[in-house]
Amino acid sequence: MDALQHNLNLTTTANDITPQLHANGRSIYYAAIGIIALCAWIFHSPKRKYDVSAPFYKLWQVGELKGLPEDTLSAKTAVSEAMLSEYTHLSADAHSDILTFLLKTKATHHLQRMMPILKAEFQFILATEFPACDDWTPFRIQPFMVRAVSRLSGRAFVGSALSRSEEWMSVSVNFAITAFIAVIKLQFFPPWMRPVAQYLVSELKTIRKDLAKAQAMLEPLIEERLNNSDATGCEKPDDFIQWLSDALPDEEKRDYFIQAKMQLLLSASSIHTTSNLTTDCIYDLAVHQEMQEILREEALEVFGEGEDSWERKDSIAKLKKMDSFIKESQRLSGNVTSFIRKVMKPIDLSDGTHLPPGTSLLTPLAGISLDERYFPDPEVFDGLRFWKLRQQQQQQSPSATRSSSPNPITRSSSSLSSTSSSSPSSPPNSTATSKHQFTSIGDADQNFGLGKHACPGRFFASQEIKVILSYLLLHYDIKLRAGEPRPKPVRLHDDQEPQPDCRGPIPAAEDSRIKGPEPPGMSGLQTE
Ligand code: HEM
Repeated sequence: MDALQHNLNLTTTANDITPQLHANGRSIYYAAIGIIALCAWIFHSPKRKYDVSAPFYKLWQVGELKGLPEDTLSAKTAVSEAMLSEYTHLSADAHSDILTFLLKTKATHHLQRMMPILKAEFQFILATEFPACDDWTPFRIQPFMVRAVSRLSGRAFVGSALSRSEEWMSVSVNFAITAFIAVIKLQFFPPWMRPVAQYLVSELKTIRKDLAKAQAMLEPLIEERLNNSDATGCEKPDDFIQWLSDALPDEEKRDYFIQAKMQLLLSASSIHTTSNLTTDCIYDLAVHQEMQEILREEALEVFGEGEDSWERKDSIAKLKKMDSFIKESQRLSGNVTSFIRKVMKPIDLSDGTHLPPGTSLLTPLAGISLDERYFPDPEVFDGLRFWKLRQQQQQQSPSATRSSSPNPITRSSSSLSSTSSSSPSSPPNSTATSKHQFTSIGDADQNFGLGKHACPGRFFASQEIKVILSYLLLHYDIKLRAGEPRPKPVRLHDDQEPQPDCRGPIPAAEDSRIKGPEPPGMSGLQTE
């Protein structure tokens, strides 16, 4: 009884003082940050300010750079430095090659098998998280897309046991956001202060907690799989947990932290990039109503013959107009920079430019995307721009196009080994067979980076976006609220994102919304 009373008293007292403690704690926290930042500023000598060992180049003539080995021009070091991985854990470290390898091989080859699964998962998401849309219905598309992409990606990476778990979704969606905020806060401090200043950045603690949560969720699943691995006739699951488990050496197979970290890095690389672009596509569809008809017709041709058509090997490849539309959306609203690299050994370019070790490089992607030498009428949104270029290419070299391999791996490696060309209006350095596609890469086609480190998840992203757009177009009409302009991307640091608050096609208000047309199973949407 005494003990109980003691507890009760403690609780009462704690409740009484908690707000005050929080208020005081917060003041102390901000005061401490303020004082440290002030000291940093005072002691940051002018000499140090000019001691910039890494002049910042922005260039896109990367033909000579993209093939250089990692020990001369490093992507890993550049990303690790930019993301302050030492503190944020945003780096796959020794496992980055395994991660990339598994995405290039297992995940990419898995695409066709994934089609009906992704479609079924998207139907489930719509059934549980989407408005009925019997008439034009306001809807906020951006948060929906984050959840939808997180679930679809989760289905492929961790399987259905976790992909529908709210806790898993929360950890996998928030990891990148928390890390991004941590980086911004840490950047207020000069590098020499960060070993101490890290304790003032609460997001770093959240990152550690999220890693621990992910580990706790994965551990029983992996343990069960490892225990069952010897059972005969037991088919292995087909997801990233399994691929990674198979690829890790024996001594790391029960290192659940590695699995947790790789999964959260995968989420950080894939969820926001893919959901942002899908949101941008929806905004562009809402503005360019005529494109909805064109793409719906194409989707009907490809998927209109029943459930089997979602399983056909060539279905996604047939969506050429949609492929062009997505690429055009990305050209005008996608990333603003690309090819982030750090010079590790001196590099001398053919024009005499000397790049000393320590130089940081990045390419100004937004500038390239608006360069009329490569994209005539660059300010104009032309959803069929790249489709027309593919048509031209087919007329010029039908045999090259016919022999074009549907295998994304073949396309990607051929494009990496191609030689440079710089004819205006066609991005240089893409092979005849791979040019002008959403997943193509070339000197003026850098939305997915370049060279050895070009995004290994782009084929997966392409499939996810096409499944989502096809399904929505086959079931909904999309428009913005009356008089509402296309929401402009929001600039964040070196990045840009679609406006989360836009009233767009699925999120809509008043007379704007998504409304489903009435072909078999169609209804309509509107952006709020
Ligand atoms: C529209 C969606 C996406 C965009 C715009 C995008 C963009 C990029 C870019 C620009 C890079 C840097 C390439 C370079 O430095 O040369 C990259 C790297 C990477 N991406 Fe993506 N990405 C997307 C989707 C995905 C998805 C879905 C995954 C996973 C399934 C993924 C996994 C990765 C990984 C692991 C890397 C690091 C590769 C390496 O360093 O070798 N990305 N991505």
